Amino acid sequence: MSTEPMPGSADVPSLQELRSRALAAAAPRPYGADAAIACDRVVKIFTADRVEVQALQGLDLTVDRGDLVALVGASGSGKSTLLNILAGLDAPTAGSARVDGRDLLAMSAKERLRYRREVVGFVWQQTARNLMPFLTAEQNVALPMQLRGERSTPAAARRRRQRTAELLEALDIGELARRRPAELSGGQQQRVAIAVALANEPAVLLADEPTGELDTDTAAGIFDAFRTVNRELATTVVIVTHDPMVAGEVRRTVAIRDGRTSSEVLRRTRIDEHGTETVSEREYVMLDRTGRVQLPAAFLTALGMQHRVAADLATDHIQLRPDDTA
Ligand SMILES: Nc1ncnc2c1ncn2[C@@H]1O[C@H](COP(=O)(O)OP(=O)(O)OP(=O)(O)O)[C@@H](O)[C@H]1O
Repeated sequence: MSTEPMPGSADVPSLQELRSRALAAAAPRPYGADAAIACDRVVKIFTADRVEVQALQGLDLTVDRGDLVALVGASGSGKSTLLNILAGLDAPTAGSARVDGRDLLAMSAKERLRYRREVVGFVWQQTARNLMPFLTAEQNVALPMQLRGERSTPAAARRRRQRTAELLEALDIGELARRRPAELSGGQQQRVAIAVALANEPAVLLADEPTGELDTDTAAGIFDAFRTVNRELATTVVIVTHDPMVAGEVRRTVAIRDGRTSSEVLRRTRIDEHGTETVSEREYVMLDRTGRVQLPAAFLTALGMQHRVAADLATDHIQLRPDDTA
């Protein structure tokens, strides 16, 4: 007698189940489905005094989970607009933006609030804006966990105290736990702000000019803190900055120009067999999903390229030359 289970029994999926599994596997996955951040042709239009400003003009950006990325660009290029969208503080006019798999265009007001509390952490430039002045450092860090709506059981309170202590320790300010913001330096306040932003274990930590109000040495310490958080807590970190020092501090620097990502610099560290470390840097221009690239202005000026260029396909590269019919 056969011991094979019958089709449709508990061990063997039915034909219907097999069909829906196959359909699910074959279904197109949303763009950047596995990425921490996936922006696809994001547009943001502001209207002020009946004048429209296109702050983002079809911006593409993918950030992998666990990455540490700096966003740079001239004033007015759209960096803060992008960060506000990623933070769930503002909604895009068009395009698609996903953070940790959540569609930022499709969230209700309630989901958006929850998203801001649980999925993203935010550090602002103004040190005072990040913290409640009348609470101590540890009370500030515990606050987002309390607001999350957890029941106030002794076990929950213990967990909160433990996470607060771990975060303050990881950020090197364990001994300052009982101080209020006014009793802390600007750099120490930003460290507390990072701990606050991380309290609910966000998938992504966003920071807008977090060192803008700090001197160079203190700023270097804060970048170190972001690196530590990225490395030890595996948090994805995106920092908007004007600070030229940052490019030398992070693996990936993305430049935004006129509301679009225009180029990026990747840094790689290699250690040879003698233990000698070398850092190589390469600049890339962005290629969008329709095949458009934005060439660096300096390259175009150097070769006097305007309006159109001659493009030829070689075996392993594409050649672009000035228009020779002009
Ligand atoms: N709420 C708003 N209403 C109208 N226009 C706005 C608004 N916010 C930003 N803009 C405009 O959108 C464009 C992009 O601004 P954004 O603040 O994103 O630039 P940025 O790169 O962050 O600049 P900065 O480095 O100076 O902070 C600018 O032209 C700005 O004037």
